[in-house]
Amino acid sequence: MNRLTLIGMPGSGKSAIGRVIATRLGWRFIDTDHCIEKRFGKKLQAVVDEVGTEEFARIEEETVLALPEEGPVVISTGGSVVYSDAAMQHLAAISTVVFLDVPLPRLHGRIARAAPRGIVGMGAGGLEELYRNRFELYHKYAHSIVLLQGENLQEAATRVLFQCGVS
Ligand SMILES: Nc1ncnc2c1ncn2[C@@H]1O[C@H](COP(=O)(O)OP(=O)(O)O)[C@@H](O)[C@H]1O
Ligand SMILES: O=C(O)C1=C[C@@H](OP(=O)(O)O)[C@@H](O)[C@H](O)C1
Ligand SMILES: [Mg+2]
Repeated sequence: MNRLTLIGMPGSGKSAIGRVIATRLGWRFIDTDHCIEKRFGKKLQAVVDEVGTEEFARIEEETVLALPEEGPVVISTGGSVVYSDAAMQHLAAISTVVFLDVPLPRLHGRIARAAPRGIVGMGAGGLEELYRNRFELYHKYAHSIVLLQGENLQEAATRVLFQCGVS
């Protein structure tokens, strides 16, 4: 197995851990948010502001369906990708899908520190409600679930690879 997709909440480390894994193994690294930034020539937040979250979710699906289907790769997705069954079926067909499960308190801190970004489906109930709504979806589509509680990026990458049987 030489193709991994990381899914999970915003701030769970998909982009940062994905890059560490790809660098360590010499695999290609694709971040679907970066693909969207490249296509539109602007930062992700500017794209979301311009098109709205509903259209953003459609663009995200389109981006996933256009991903290369061969070659060693780590694919880091945006947290909202699980709202698209078509995108998730595709990712499951072309890679091993790993849910990075990071407890809410840790996510809170990371999201508060990060630059603002449009979160799909964010309502009055905030991150807690979003987590509850998405949790089932992340579980539904994951081949493997990695619980991350205090590991740094290198340790987290090692955990993911160990759990997926990549050495
Ligand atoms: N396990 C970790 N240890 C330390 N910092 C982390 C860890 N995971 C993520 N981060 C940091 O949290 C922030 C959000 O991570 P990011 O990879 O962008 O998450 P995502 O792509 O899932 O939204 C970044 O600054 C990243 O370096
Ligand atoms: O969860 C979400 O709704 C989103 C997560 C973001 O990516 P990360 O999960 O990499 O932060 C980005 O795709 C967009 O802002 C929407
Ligand atoms: Mg990311």
